Amino acid sequence: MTTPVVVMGVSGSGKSTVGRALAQRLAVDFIDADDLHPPANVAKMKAGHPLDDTDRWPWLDDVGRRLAEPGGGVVACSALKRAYRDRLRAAAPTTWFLHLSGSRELIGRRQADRTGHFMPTGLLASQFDDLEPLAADEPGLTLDVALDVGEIVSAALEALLTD
Ligand SMILES: Nc1ncnc2c1ncn2[C@@H]1O[C@H](COP(=O)(O)OP(=O)(O)OP(=O)(O)O)[C@@H](O)[C@H]1O
Ligand SMILES: O=C(O)[C@H](O)[C@@H](O)[C@H](O)[C@H](O)CO
Repeated sequence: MTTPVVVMGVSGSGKSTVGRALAQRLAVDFIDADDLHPPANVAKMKAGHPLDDTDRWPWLDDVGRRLAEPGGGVVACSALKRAYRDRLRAAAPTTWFLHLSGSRELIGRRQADRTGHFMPTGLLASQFDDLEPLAADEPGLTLDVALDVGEIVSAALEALLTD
């Protein structure tokens, strides 16, 4: 299983939780793109300011380099805009995207309930503003975050292995 996988979506949609479980089932490496942000990006978000394209391009290029490494792997990365996903596909053309999609209300509740994360809940609106859902011509799958993590992982595996 060498197809690189990106689990995408707004902050709090479950990318890290689902991505880690999916990587385990596929027996591949898991990378959280949050850990690849330069310190300035994290400081900006912590201070309550959304990232813009200029902040994200170098970070996305770093994510793309990881995706292009042999052996595939699962990466949790917001990849909110089509142009960002195009950039990742330019680095790793066979990348398959799992979009975790859900209501602002449910994701906002989950984001508010978790502890120990740098992302302020006040930035969720800007994440939805930037979000461009996975388009029909983009290889991947969109699933509802209201499903259990296990159901999401099973459905993703089925689609990924038959795609
Ligand atoms: N399908 C699910 N059902 C119930 N709870 C979930 C589900 N997916 C994630 N969660 C919970 O929602 C919260 C947010 O999940 P997680 O931190 O994985 O999101 P994220 O997209 O990686 O966020 P960020 O991008 O901000 O790091 C966590 O507390 C997690 O346990
Ligand atoms: O593109 C972005 O704005 C960022 O990647 C954010 O989405 C956060 O890093 C992440 O979601 C942490 O909560």
